Amino acid sequence: MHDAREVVVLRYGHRPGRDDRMTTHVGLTARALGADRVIFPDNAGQSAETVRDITDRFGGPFAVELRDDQKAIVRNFEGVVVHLTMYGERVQDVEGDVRESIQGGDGLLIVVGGEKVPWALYERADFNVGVTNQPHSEVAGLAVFLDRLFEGTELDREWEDADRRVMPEATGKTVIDADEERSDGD
Ligand SMILES: C[S@@+](CC[C@H](N)C(=O)[O-])C[C@H]1O[C@@H](n2cnc3c(N)ncnc32)[C@H](O)[C@@H]1O
Repeated sequence: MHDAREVVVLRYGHRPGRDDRMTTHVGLTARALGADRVIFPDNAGQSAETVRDITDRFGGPFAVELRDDQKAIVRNFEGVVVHLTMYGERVQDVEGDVRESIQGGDGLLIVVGGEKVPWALYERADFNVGVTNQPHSEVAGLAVFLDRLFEGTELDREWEDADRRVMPEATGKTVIDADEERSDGD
């Protein structure tokens, strides 16, 4: 779909109960819009289960990991680190530099926060990127950033090993069972 190496999304911080839906939506958005993997804090097990379940049903490849060492993940990542923050440089000004920096490299880690993130993250990040410099949400910021990164090519992605597929249509809600689709093709 694109030339870049692995694109990983890190959800930095999670408050069980309060952040459950947001963390789940970070994972679903990462999957739907072309990332290869999401890393959740290890107290976000319910969100991980939901994203895995969607991947099982609607296809992949897409990996979900639970880790307790978020600081170390960022510190030790060998590729390029992008931190999405309303205080960052404008996405439209740096998207080309980010694409260039990951060509042939060790991949890209995109970090999104929930509550306050440590200052060390701003310092470690190769790019602090704002999707507008207005406060909004990690889900919206991630969606726009991924679409800019992939220049829209992620919208044409094919999904592997899906049990079901949604038929795009002007009106109606048709979901095709992959087994039926395969037997129709025989
Ligand atoms: C509730 S917001 C916290 C806002 C925070 N003061 C900040 O640094 O962006 C949670 C997360 O949403 C993301 N976010 C919010 N507004 C953003 C923006 N304009 N551009 C990029 N990311 C944004 C950031 O990843 C942030 O950590």
